[in-house]
Amino acid sequence: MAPFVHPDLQPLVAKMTLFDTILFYMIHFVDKIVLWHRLPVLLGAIYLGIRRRLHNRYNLLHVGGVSGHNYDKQDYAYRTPAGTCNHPDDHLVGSQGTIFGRNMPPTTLNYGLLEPHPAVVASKLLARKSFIDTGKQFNMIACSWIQFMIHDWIDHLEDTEQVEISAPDGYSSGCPLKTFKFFKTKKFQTGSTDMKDGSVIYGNNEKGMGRVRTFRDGKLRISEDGLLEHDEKGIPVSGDVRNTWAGYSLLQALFVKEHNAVCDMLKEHYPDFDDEQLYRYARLVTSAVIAKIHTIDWTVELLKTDTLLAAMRINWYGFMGKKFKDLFGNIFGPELSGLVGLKEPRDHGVPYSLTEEFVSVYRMHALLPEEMVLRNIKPTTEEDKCPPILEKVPMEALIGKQGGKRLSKIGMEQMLVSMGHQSCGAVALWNFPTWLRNLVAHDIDGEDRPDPVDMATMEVYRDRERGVARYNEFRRNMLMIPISKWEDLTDDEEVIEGLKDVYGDDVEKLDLIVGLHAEKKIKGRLEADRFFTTNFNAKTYTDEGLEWVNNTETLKDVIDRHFPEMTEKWMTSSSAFSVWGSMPDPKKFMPLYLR
Ligand code: HEM
Repeated sequence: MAPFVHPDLQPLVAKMTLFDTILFYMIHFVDKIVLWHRLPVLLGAIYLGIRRRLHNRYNLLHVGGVSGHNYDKQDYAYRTPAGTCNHPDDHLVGSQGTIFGRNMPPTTLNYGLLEPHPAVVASKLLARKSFIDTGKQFNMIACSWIQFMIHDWIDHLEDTEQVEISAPDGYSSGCPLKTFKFFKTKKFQTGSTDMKDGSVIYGNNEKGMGRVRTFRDGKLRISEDGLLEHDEKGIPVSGDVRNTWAGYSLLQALFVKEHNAVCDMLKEHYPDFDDEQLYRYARLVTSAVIAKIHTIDWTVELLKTDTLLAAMRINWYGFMGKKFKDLFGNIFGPELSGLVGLKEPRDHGVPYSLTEEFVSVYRMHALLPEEMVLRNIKPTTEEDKCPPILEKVPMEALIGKQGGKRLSKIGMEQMLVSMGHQSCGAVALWNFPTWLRNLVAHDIDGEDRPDPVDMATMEVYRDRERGVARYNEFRRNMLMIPISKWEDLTDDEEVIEGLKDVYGDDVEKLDLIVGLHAEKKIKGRLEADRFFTTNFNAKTYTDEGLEWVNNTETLKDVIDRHFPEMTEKWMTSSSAFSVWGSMPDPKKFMPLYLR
């Protein structure tokens, strides 16, 4: 008789406590017989809760040391430039320049860096054949949003040594660049793994912060047309200026507006605050608004199931929900009252950092299309919520410096509405943007690099170079049942054929990025941050600031604040992250936990 626990998972289970072993049996049973997302909401949420507990205990590995010191929290009641002074006892935890953690040990497989050749994987499995979109579910605002978040959270540092990758014989026709060079990832690198602190608009250090501030009334620099200012070299004045495009700069500008609006509100209520106080409180409030939108709006739209809706709301508000939390605060701890407002940050015994594996699963460049569809927002009929198409602009024209110029001609409102109405790409095989395979990337100052790169090939190489587990090893380490044949991954014949062509029958060889793009999709960490836990209170945020965060639930709320008529006129969907012209989510009368 086959053992109950999959043999590959037995060594991991052997390390667990008795209680955790019992919990593991429960989720393993669900994994074996039924997919968790088909469970009723409450059971699904319990399944996810168990997984969260087990992953917190067994999948957070600390890499390197954090050698910061203790400090007086009263002296740092605000977010510092480099994200220091966030952990209550160690001033360096979660700051710029700390080492990436891991969710699992580096790969133990002995495949070579070029096995199979990354250019072959890219050409045969990733390269876009024709654009696959996400239907009505996710729009170009959602696509730009995740780039905006990624630039807030992570940043790998580079070595000074270069790698050169050349397409092997016979494949050069599938590769726009026959050969290209890029810098290796720094070995014992101190990549930056910031907290969710809004550094994408505020900057990561004193110099960057000084660049974006006006030093008047706490405000950040923004031009008259509502878009980012540019310096004499044409580089945007913002927190992170690398690999920007018009959609991403637009979100930076929207949240600069939000920051400045918070400053106005605070100044009205607290007229004695000086520039520095206004800036610090407004940064706290704006960063919390961004984190909240990411948790209960973007992620919910991405995953689009009742169970995930419940789970993400439980993360922020707790099982008892928003009304209860608004009335009583966080009195019952994380499960019942949510992670936000906890008495102490929780890092599960491991200093907070983002992980190498986290970076890898966010390799979602397939969200980017080949062209942006610009809409005419001066329509003829009042009722028409879907503005007519004006022009299709290739994405190349919207990236970097030329993209900044193009955006100022288009204007913020037209771009926002157009992005709202356009579906973004699906995370699927054969959907990697063609233009990203011959890309002039930017250096840290936003300047063009001398050598163009093939991003699809490079992404395969990067995961291997950083020792990230391949797909099946990743599954095992995440306590998931590994695949033993391609049919376990997908029932799409074409995909199976493509995988066999590149990897033969060796499912262990499958690269993580390819596996994640190929697998069947289901249909549709805040708690370590003291500004979302111990210090999520009126003393740190001000009464009015906390009220602002509590009253902002979605990106639509932010858009409505800055463009009062826009969504009324142009949006029928329930979320600003779905295609705006789509029908709103149907009203469900059954309470969420009973679905
Ligand atoms: C115009 C749009 C974009 C451009 C030009 C761009 C370009 C780049 C470049 C040049 C890199 C560095 C590659 C390396 O050296 O390894 C990178 C990394 C990355 N990008 Fe994008 N990207 C864009 C949009 C996006 C979007 C929409 C996502 C969605 C999730 C995304 C996710 C990532 C991730 C996860 C990394 C790895 C970061 C790291 O290794 O530290 N990017 N991108």
